[in-house]
Amino acid sequence: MDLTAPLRSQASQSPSPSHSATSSIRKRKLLPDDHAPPPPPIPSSLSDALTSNDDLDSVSAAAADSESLSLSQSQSQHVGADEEEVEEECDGSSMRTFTASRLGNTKVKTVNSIKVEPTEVGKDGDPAPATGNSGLGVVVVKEDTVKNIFTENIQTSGAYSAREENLKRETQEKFNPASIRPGDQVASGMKYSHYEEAGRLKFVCVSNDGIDEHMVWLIGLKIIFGRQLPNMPKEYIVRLLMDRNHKSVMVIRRNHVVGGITYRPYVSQKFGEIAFCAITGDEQVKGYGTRLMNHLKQHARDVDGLTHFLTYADNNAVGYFVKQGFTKEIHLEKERWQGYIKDYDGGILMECKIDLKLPYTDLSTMIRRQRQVIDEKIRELSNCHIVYTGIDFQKKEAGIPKKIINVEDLPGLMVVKLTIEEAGWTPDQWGHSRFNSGDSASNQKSWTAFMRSLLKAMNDHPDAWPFKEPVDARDVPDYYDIIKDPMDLKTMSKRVESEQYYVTFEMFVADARRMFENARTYNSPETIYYKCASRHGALALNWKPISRAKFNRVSNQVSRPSIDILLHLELG
Ligand SMILES: CC(=O)SCCNC(=O)CCNC(=O)[C@H](O)C(C)(C)COP(=O)(O)OP(=O)(O)OC[C@H]1O[C@@H](n2cnc3c(N)ncnc32)[C@H](O)[C@@H]1OP(=O)(O)O
Repeated sequence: MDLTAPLRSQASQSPSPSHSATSSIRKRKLLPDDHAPPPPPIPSSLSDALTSNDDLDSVSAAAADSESLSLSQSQSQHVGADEEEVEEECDGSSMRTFTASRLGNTKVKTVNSIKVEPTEVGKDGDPAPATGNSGLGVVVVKEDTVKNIFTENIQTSGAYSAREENLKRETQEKFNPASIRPGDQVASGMKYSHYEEAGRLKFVCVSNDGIDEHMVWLIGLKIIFGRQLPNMPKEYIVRLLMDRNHKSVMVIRRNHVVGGITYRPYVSQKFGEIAFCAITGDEQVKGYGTRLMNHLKQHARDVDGLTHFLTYADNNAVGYFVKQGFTKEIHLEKERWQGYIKDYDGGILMECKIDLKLPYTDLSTMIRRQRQVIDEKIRELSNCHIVYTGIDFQKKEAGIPKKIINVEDLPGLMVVKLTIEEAGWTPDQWGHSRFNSGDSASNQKSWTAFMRSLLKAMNDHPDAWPFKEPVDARDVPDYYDIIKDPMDLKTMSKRVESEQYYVTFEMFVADARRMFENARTYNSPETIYYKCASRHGALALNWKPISRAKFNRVSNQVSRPSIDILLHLELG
């Protein structure tokens, strides 16, 4: 078989909407690989049938067309968009030879599409595992999981984990010793082959080993590559897919190929080259590509002994490869890969280091455990996970609660208080200038009197008139569209008289500032309102929180503290 890459053909393929690749094959060097295992024997009828792209097309097409190999319709599966291509490429003759000699009792039926059924059928009608597996991984996931990929678990585990978790949740993993062949590099305890129990989604890694089922899958993958990589000559795709130095990791749903990655492991160099990677058009961006790549990495590490992957990524697929851990920086020593891999024009060489330990096919469990550990640590260090019942009161006018609640009685606040006290703080230090601590009754009276005085002074100011009442929406219809947090002297007065609202001086100052700032936000500078706010607010806008000591000085020494005195205190 001639494996030399052809020059890129710009021929007849029409671009897929999801793939506008411009890559082209410039040259391809396939060095002799002394380490590659000898290919398994292949019956002459099949090897004859697989020497050209046309033959393969006819094999797949005839499989689609073969009425004689019928199967119950209920078990038939559609290939979707690939159907047309199959029909186009059908010539039938090679397939008859192929089916007669190779498929034996494999049953195939189509209704305008390829329908595939394995040689054995499970008790509930689901496909049973292939016993002639090449020793490569088969992992099965229940199909129902696919529709939930994006919808469940996102809150708790993050989107990536949710997708992985949902695919994995339904997996019925069982070790299938029959699938391991002598000589396979399977680490002890590794579960390399899993088979379907109730699920219908499986991940397999196969090569051109002459096994009927694998050949049908490879043909299915070839059709997907042909569609999704329209600038790749079909002959070239077929050659690599059928080259026995290449392997293909595939995702198979109900025995129908959803997508796959074809790669060549250079075992002696410990790296692999990804030649093709694609998911069928209507199943893209559902998480299959990621799961597939994770299976590939685990397989390549544990079975092939690889440490790196290289690939020429099409420009439009660079984002996908980046998300799979590929980088444009190549760290692998040149002598390990140069001359081994094919060069592609228009593609970007990318590298991925395969981690020695990561459980690639079970990343979601690892991420979940990491989250658990971090969560437990946070719980150890803080109480932020405790949710207290809310406060049972309704807001009244001016934001004054109907029911008076001591701040210390608020659920959860004692926890904060304890923490603060343990840290050496005293209640006096809560907030900057808390009014009602200590001998609260007399203090409160003083603070109320003080704020009342301030409000009186503000009301008496010649520029106070625009601020005495709330703005009437009937006079200024759009006022409350623009000003979301209105304030006025009357509302402030109510808050002062409630003796509950302003528990710190900062709160009082904040209301005063907001009142003036609102006026300057809504009105333009040339208006009287703006000017009043600027003149009247000049003091309030400069107010700063005062210390308790300053307040004591004011309230003890000055019977009627005025804004001027306060200002003087502040400036002093
Ligand atoms: C070496 C080569 O073969 S290069 C050519 C690669 N193949 C193609 O371009 C063929 C057309 N495209 C496809 O077949 C598929 O879209 C693939 C193989 C590229 C990706 O498979 P998907 O199943 O779609 O990927 P999956 O759903 O796992 O997406 C994984 C992430 O990659 C992103 N992604 C998928 N495709 C692309 C893309 N072409 N560009 C940028 N980001 C992408 C997804 O949005 C997703 O991101 P998220 O994890 O933040 O949500």
